[in-house]
Amino acid sequence: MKNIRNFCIIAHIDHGKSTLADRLLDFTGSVTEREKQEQLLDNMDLERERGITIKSHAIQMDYVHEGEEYVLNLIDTPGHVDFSYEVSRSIAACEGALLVVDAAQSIQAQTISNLYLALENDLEIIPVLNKVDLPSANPEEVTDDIVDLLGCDPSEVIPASAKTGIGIQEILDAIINRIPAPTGKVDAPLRALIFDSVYNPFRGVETFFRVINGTIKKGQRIKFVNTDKQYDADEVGTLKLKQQPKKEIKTGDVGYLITGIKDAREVKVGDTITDAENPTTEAVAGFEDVKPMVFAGIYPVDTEDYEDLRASMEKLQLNDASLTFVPESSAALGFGFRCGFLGMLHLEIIQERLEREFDMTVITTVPNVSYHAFTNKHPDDVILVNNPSDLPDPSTLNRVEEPFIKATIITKANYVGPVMSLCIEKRGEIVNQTYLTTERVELTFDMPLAEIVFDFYDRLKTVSRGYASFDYSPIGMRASHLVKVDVLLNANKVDALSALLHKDNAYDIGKKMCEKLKELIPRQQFDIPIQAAIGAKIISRETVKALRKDVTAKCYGGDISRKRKLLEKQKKGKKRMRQVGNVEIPQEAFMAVLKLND
Ligand SMILES: Nc1nc2c(ncn2[C@@H]2O[C@H](COP(=O)(O)OP(=O)(O)OP(=O)(O)O)[C@@H](O)[C@H]2O)c(=O)[nH]1
Repeated sequence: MKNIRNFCIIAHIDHGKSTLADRLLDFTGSVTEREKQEQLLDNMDLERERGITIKSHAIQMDYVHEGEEYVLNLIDTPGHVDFSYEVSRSIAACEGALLVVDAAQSIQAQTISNLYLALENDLEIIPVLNKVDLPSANPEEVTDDIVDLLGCDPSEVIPASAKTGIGIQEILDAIINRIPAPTGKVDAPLRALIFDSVYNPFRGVETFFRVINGTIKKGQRIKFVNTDKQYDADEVGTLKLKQQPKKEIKTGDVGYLITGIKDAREVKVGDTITDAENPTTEAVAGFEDVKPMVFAGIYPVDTEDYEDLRASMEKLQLNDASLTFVPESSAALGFGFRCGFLGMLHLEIIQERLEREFDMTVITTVPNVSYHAFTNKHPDDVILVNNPSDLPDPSTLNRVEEPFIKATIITKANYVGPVMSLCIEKRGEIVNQTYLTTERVELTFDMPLAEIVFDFYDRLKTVSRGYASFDYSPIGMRASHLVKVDVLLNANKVDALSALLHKDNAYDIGKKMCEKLKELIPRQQFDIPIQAAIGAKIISRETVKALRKDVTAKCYGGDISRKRKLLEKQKKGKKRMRQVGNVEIPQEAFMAVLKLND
C-alpha cells in the first residue's frame, strides 16, 4: 500500500487536464508509440470532437522513483458543471489532486468549486501552473493568485506545460513526495467506493472502484449497498490503457469490476461494494442519486418512428444512467418522451447521440426546469411539473415553487457592472462580492435555475467579453410567480411551444418569441398568424406572409411521376420539420425561446 498514490486532476474547463494526463502517461511509458493519440483518455467520439471530457476515466501508471516502484492511479474528471457529481465521486477516491491553472487565464469559477470539493475531502493539493509556454502566459501574476487562494508557498506551485513537457518530472516527484499513501484496513470486510461506470455493449457495465478496506477477489459474491443487489465478481483487474485482469485488488488500489450487469441504472456512482456474506457495517458516506435538472420533450420527426425512438432511448439509458424519460404526448407533435437531463450540455449530447448512434432524427422542445405546484384543495401535496402542460389550472393553483441555485461568477473588475445587470435581469439577488485580487472579483448570486437554462451562459460570455467563468450548485425550492405562455400558429395552440415564465418577463418574452418565430417559420401558401397568449388573453401577434410559389406549378400536364419526384425532393429538404395543423414548423422554432437574443 505504501507505494500506491491515488490522485486526480482538477481544473477549470480547457485549462489542460486531459493534455496533462496524456503527458504523464507518455512520461511514465504507459503508452506505446502506436497507442499514442491526442487526448488518450477521451475515447468517446463525441468527446474527441468537442474536446471535452464527458465521463471520468481512471488509468494506472507504473513509475520508478529513486529505485522504488510506485503505482500511480490517475482519475481523470470531467470539467463541465453538468457532470460535477462525477467530479465529487472521483475526488472521494483519491488522496491528492493536481490543481491545474492556465497561466494565461488564472483562477476561474470551476477551479475554485473543484478545489473546495477537494479540500472537503482532505486531499493534498499540488498546484500546477500550466501552459507556461504560451506567449500570453502571465506566470508571476497567476502564481500570486494561486498562492493567495491556497495560502501555500510560491515554491510549491509547479510551472509546467502539458504541451511541451516542461515540469512533468517535477509533477511526478511531487505526486510521490507530497501525496500520502492510502490508508485502510487490509483485514476488514470489503468496502469499495464506486466512482464511475461505463457501458460496454459486449461485456455489460464496467464498474470502476477504489478499495477502501479489505480485498475484492475474482469470483467473490459481492453486494452493492445502496441498491442492495448481489452479483458475482466475474472479472476484476487494474486499469492500464487496456484492462488487465487480476486475481484480486487490494486495499488502497483502484480497479474495475465486471459482473455481467446489462443495465447502467443498476450501478450507481457513489455506491459501496461489499462482500455479500461478510458485509461492511459502514457504507461510504455521501451517496446521492443524481437528479435531472432540465427537462425537455423529445419527439420523432416522423410519427411512425415512435417505437424505434423508444428502443433507442432504452439502449441509450443502459449506457447513460443519468438520462431519464417517460412517455408523453403532445397535441402538436404526437407521441414522444419527456426526458430529464443533468443540464443543457447533457441535452445536446443526448440529442446528438440519438442521431449518430441510432440514426434517429428528433425534435426537441423548449427545455424547462422541474417546478413544484400546490393546489388550493391539497395545499400540502406537491405536484411535479416537468412539462408546461402539467401546470394545474391557474384558478385552482395555490402556489408554485421553482428551483434556485447559488451562482458563483468570477470576472474582471471592469465587467462587474454588466455582469451584475445581467444577473439582476435574470432575477438574481446578490449575496456576496469579494475581490480575489485587485483585478478579479468573485460574485455570488441566488438565482432561479430556469434563468440559467435560457441563454444565460452565452450572454455572460458576451457581456464580459469572455472574461467571466461561472459555476452553480442547487440550494432548494423557492416560491415564484409563474404563468404559462402559449403560442398559437394559425389560431391553433401548439402545446410543444408553450413555456412557463415568470410573470414579470412573460409579456416581453412572449413578444420576442413571436418575432423570433416569424423569422424561423418558412413562408407557406397562406398567411400564418403567430400569437402569444396567457390563458385566453393574446399578448402579442406577428404574421408570416404568404408565399405564392408552387413547386409543382411548372409541371402542367405531363407525367404524374415527375410531379411526385419533385414533391419527394421537396420532402427531403423538409427534414426536421413538423406539420402542425397545416403549418410546417422547423426544429429551430421549437427552441426559439432559447435564442431570443441572437
Ligand atoms: N500552449 C499550450 N496549450 C495547452 C497546454 N495544455 C493544454 N493545452 C491546450 O488547451 C486546450 C484544452 O486542453 P484540454 O486538455 O482538452 O483541457 P481539459 O481541461 O481537459 O478540458 P475538458 O476535458 O473539456 O475539461 C487544448 O487545445 C490543448 O491543446 C499547454 O501546456 N500549452
